[in-house]
Amino acid sequence: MPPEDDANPPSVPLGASPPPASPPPTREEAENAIRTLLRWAGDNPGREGLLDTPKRVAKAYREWFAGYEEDPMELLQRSFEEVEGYDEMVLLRDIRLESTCEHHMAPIIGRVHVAYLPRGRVVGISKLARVVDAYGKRLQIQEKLTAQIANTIEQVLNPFGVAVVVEAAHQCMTTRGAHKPGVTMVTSRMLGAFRENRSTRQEFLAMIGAPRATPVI
Ligand SMILES: Nc1nc2c(ncn2[C@@H]2O[C@H](COP(=O)(O)OP(=O)(O)OP(=O)(O)O)[C@@H](O)[C@H]2O)c(=O)[nH]1
Ligand SMILES: [Zn+2]
Repeated sequence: MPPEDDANPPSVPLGASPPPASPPPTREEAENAIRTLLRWAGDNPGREGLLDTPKRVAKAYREWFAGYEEDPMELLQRSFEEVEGYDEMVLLRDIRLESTCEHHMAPIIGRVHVAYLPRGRVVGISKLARVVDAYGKRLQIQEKLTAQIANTIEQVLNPFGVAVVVEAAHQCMTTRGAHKPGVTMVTSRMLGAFRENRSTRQEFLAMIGAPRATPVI
C-alpha cells in the first residue's frame, strides 16, 4: 500500500462520505459565497427579489446534497430470511435519479434499474431506492455512481449477482457546452452471475426493456 501523504490521501471506505471540507464553512460564509455567484451571474444580490436567495440556496443544498449525511451500507443492514428459498431475480425498475454533476454542478436526471439474485435473504425494496438516493444526492459522475450502487449491494448482501443500469440526461451538456438536448448516457455494472452468465444478464436486460427517453432537461 502506498504511503498516505497529501498526494495520496487516505482512500474513503465504500459507502462512507468523503471527508468534509475542513473546517466546514459557516452558514454565513455559504450565503456570502452565493452572493458572490449572483454577482458573477451579472445580477445584484441587493435587489429585493434576490435578498433571501442565498438563504434559500443554502437550504436547498441540504436537500440536493443530503447523501453526504447517509451511510448506504447502513441502509441495507436489515434483511429478511423467511423467503421460502426464493432465489430468482429481484428487480427494482425505473427508480428516479436526481443527482448533480461534479464537473459543473448541473443536474443529472434519469432512472436507475437495480437487480440482484438473493442468497438466502432479501432487503426491503425501498432500501434499494434509498441507496440510489444516498449516492445520487452527492456530487457525482455517472460511472462512479453506477459502480457505488452495485458494489454496496454486493458487499452488504453477498448475493449471487448484482446488476445496475443508469440512464440519465446531464444538464451540463444539454443546456450548455455541447448543447445536445435529448442525449441519454447509459452506464451499467454487472457483478457475479450477471457478469459471468450471459443468459442471466439477458434476462435482466429484457426485463428492464430498451432504454426509454429520459426527460429532456
Ligand atoms: N464520463 C463522464 N463525463 C461527464 C459526466 N458528467 C459530465 N461529464 C463530462 O465531463 C467533461 C468535463 O470536461 P472539461 O473539458 O473539463 O469541461 P468543459 O470545458 O466545461 O467541457 P464541455 O462540457 O465540453 O464544455 C465534459 O465532457 C462533460 O460532458 C459523467 O457523469 N461522466
Ligand atoms: Zn457536467
